[in-house]
Amino acid sequence: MHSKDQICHEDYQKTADWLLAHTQHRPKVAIICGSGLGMLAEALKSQNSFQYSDIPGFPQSTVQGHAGRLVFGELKGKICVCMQGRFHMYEGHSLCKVTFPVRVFKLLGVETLIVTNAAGSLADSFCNGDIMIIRDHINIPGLAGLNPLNGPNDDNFGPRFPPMSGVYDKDLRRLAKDIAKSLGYSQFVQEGVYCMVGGPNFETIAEARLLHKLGADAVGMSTAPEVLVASHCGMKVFGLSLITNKVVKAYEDTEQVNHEGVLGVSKMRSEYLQTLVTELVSQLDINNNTA
Ligand SMILES: O=P(O)(O)O[C@@H]1C[C@H](O)[C@@H](CO)O1
Ligand code: HPA
Repeated sequence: MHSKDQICHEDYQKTADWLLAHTQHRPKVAIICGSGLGMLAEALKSQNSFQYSDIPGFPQSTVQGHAGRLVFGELKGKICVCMQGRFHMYEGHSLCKVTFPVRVFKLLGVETLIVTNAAGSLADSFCNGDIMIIRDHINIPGLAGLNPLNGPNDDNFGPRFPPMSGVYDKDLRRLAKDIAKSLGYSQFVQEGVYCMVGGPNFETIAEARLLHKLGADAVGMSTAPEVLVASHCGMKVFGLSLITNKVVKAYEDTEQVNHEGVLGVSKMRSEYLQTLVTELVSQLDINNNTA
């Protein structure tokens, strides 16, 4: 390790080697579970799971609704690794730490990253419990210079100046929409733009109005850093937001959002998200490797 906040290739490799030595699974797909969405990992068959605290170099989860377990297993015949709990900038982690697992996954052989999150809706067309296929994102901390790709570029992972247009894979988005239709989910699955803010506070009314005007349909406190790092190292990316609350945009509105409410809605609707992800994974065009 270089300095407190800098992570070198060797650090990612050490963690990847430890995992490769402790599981026979060789995942091609990684899934990051958002707040209250960890149940997704329960669907994996032939599981090997590890507490984050037992994995050398891994950061620790501190947020309620993020169990802090890495689960390897088979989902509809596809070997996956699933993070039951992610890391957020507001927990005090550097963005290198927040995205550490993504580069480890790359070294394990992962080719596709599926990100999920809980988010508040800014667009009036969304209801609580809806699922948003992420078409694109606005990364507010990133625009302000807080980027996990800051610092010396590791050319082993990707280029200094990675493009980000089309970062959420078009074919996977189309496939997800087709699957949603065939599952009868079309009424509550829509595509939209996710906006990342730093948190941990929820938005003021003026901020919510601003983000909506900027073109964001939903807002949350994660996802963009992991997506940047995954795309930088050549992974395909697909993302889903579960809409857990309406973001207050009117001064007459007295409703207040809180994390317990977010967890309640995500728990209630996570089954739909799980089914959508499971079907998508089952239709991914990948062959499993063996150890
Ligand atoms: O990890 P995600 O983005 O799903 O978590 C959301 C954003 C905050 O961490 C928390 C707020 O309730 O849920
Ligand atoms: N704002 C920011 N992050 C969130 C929200 C929200 O309204 N809901 C869930 N995560």
